[in-house]
Parts: sequence; C-alpha cells; structure tokens
Amino acid sequence: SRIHGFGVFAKVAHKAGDMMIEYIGELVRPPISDLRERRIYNSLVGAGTYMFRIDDERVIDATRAGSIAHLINHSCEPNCYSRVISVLGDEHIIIFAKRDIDPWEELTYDYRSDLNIILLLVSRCSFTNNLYALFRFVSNEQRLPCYCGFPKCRGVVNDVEAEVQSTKIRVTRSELFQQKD
Ligand SMILES: C[S@@+](CC[C@H](N)C(=O)[O-])C[C@H]1O[C@@H](n2cnc3c(N)ncnc32)[C@H](O)[C@@H]1O
Repeated sequence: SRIHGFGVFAKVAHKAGDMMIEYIGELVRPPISDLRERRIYNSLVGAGTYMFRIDDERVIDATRAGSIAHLINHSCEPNCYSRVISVLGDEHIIIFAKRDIDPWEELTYDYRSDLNIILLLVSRCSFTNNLYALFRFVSNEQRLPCYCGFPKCRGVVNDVEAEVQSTKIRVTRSELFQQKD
C-alpha cells in the first residue's frame, strides 16, 4: 500500500453500499487483547495491530486468525465504512462500500469514526425500529501519524483526546444505512 505496509485492494468494481468483507478474528476480552498487544504483538508485528473492539467486553483479535480485512488501512477520506451488526445475538463487523469503488482502488475506512461502533439490534424487542449505537474509541498511548495523503487528512490516525470519549447514541434503522460524512 502507498499508505502503510500491506493494504486491501478491490479486484472488481463495487457500488456504494456493497458489503465488501467481514472482519473476522479471535474473540477475546479487552484485558487479553491489551496483554497480547503489550507483551507479544508490539515485537511481532511492529507498529501494526489487528484489534477491533466491539464493546467493553469484546475485542476481535485478527492477528493470528481471520480474514484479510485486518489489512485495511485507515484514511481520513475513506471509500468504506464499518458497522458492527448484531444478527440473532451474534455481532459481525462488516465493511461496506461508502461510494462506488473502481477496480484496484485500495479499500480504506476511518479508524476514528468507524472503529468500535456497536449496533444492538432492538427490532427483536417490542419498541422496534431504532438501533442503539455505542461509540467508544480504542485507547492507544501514542499518536500515529497518518499517511492517507488526502487533502482533508487530519494528520493522525488515532486521537488520544477523542479516544477517551464514550458516547451512547440512538439512530433510526434508516439512518444506519445512509452513511453520512
Ligand atoms: C490493521 S493494520 C493495517 C494493515 C497494515 N498496513 C499492515 O501492513 O499490517 C493497522 C496499522 O496500519 C498502520 N496504518 C493504517 N492506516 C494508516 C495510515 N493512514 N497512516 C499511517 N499508518 C497507518 C498503523 O500502523 C496501524 O496501526
């Protein structure tokens, strides 16, 4: 990738809203992922980490098991976005196309706004048609310079100040599927 290390590229053209890939890995608790990152992975994979936090209880560790989705780089102007979608009680992290994507474009999503969005499907309950989204940003100790290269680049991949924020919001089902900038 021209952004960082390995990346993921589209082989064929895609339409906005297409489901691109599922982020798959080993489901672990945050203390385990923190331990692995500190003690093992920093020396194993250098600066890259492959943890996707679903919520305060669960992290997907895609370092040693999973799909190539773990190689998708961050961009401040991404062509994809991620959603954690609950299907009959199981959460799946799905990467969708944010706009039409040409063959051989690198797939990117915004780590800062997309990571750790959990959507709890409440349509199974009686007060339906709303979805709760719980935003929580992964806590990292260092600022990572961003190399996405877009004019609107914010300069850093992560944001320590934003990461300590924890906000619970409610969105409608229709809003969920209308990706906004
Ligand atoms: C999930 S990995 C992505 C795959 C990575 N390129 C690789 O080869 O392992 C996430 C790591 O990639 C790097 N990375 C991803 N997007 C980046 C960007 N826009 N600018 C700088 N580094 C980035 C950071 O080191 C980050 O911790």
